[in-house]
Amino acid sequence: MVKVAILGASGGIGQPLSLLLKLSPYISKLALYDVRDPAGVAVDLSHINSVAEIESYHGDQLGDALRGARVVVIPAGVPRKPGMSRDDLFNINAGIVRTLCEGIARSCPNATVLVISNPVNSLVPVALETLRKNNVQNPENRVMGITTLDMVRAETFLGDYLNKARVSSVGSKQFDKRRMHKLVTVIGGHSGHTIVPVVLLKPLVYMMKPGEYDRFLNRVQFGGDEVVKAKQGQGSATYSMAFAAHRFVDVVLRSIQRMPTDDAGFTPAYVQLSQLPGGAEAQNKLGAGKAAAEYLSLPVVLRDGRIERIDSSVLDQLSVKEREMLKTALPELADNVRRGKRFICNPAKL
Ligand SMILES: NC(=O)c1ccc[n+]([C@@H]2O[C@H](COP(=O)([O-])OP(=O)(O)OC[C@H]3O[C@@H](n4cnc5c(N)ncnc54)[C@H](O)[C@@H]3O)[C@@H](O)[C@H]2O)c1
Ligand SMILES: O=C(O)C[C@H](O)C(=O)O
Repeated sequence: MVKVAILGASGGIGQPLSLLLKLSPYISKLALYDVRDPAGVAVDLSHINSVAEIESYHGDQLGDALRGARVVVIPAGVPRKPGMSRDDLFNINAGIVRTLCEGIARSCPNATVLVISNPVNSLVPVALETLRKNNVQNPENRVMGITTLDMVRAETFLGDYLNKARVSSVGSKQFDKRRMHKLVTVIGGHSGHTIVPVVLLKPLVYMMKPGEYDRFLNRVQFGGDEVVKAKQGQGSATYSMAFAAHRFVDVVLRSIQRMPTDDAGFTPAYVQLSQLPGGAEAQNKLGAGKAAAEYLSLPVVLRDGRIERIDSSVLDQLSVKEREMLKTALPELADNVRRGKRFICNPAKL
């Protein structure tokens, strides 16, 4: 049983994520922190008779919120409005993530840090470089960007399509959408064309009607825009993101508790490949894009809340189309990573 801190707990994602994590059997203390006092959320949640004890912190109490935390989840930051890209959020959210990671370096340097704030592609490098700059040793094995929402979308959209089209020749009449992670995964980054859905059971692609596969890919890549548009200026995905973050945090907590997970070895996260076991192998498989693929979302194998190794076997299963999509993603990802690193390591060049 461990302490988990949520930074940005008063927000659109923070509140439902706090509710879901309050129900976790693996959390003894759940610390809610925000610049907007989450006291009301905390009192409300504290009436639920689940195991986790709720603590509430705001403003200059970041250190108290973080002390003793084994896992820190960061949904702090501004969301998009229609017409904005995730990159447009960089300046404000990079400053927020830097401040929070300086606090993590001081109060819980060994914690696993899970970044939700956008743009994930650039803010994971911001988080890692901030920790390094503040003398945290080997943070690369425990700083991850949460890309699970892309998986959740891919599983939902493919499952819906297969059920609607009555594609039943793989053994079951109705696809269970909760089991779709065996059939599809998502690698790359977390924005538009850097999001690369990979259908693991290739015959499914050939069973789809002409145009449907492309529509599926596009919807996963731009699912975030769909929500931003529908919310008409009131922000971006919150409930589906809280669900996705809870799913990923649960995998991390199970690895600490040595509990089995349903998707062991198939849990993609956006990480710095270059310094992790299995990372060089992944980079080699990426071939021409090697120099560009410093960070990527790939399945990670976790142990004790940390990345034990990268599992790059999915890269052996790519179709020509999926390989092309990854090739398109790599230069954009490299730019995103450069921007994040420069913000911390060489701000004069911004
Ligand atoms: N990774 C993903 O798949 C994914 C999905 C959806 C949204 N997001 C991103 O998550 C972020 C949050 O989205 P939201 O809808 O919850 O936004 P929101 O505005 O509803 O909530 C953000 C919260 O962060 C708080 N905050 C701001 N600065 C802070 C600081 N320095 N310390 C602590 N808290 C601070 C705000 O007070 C607010 O309560 C956005 O950047 C959004 O783009 C990522
Ligand atoms: O689209 C956004 O800005 C939020 C998030 O990254 C998403 O994919 O829903």
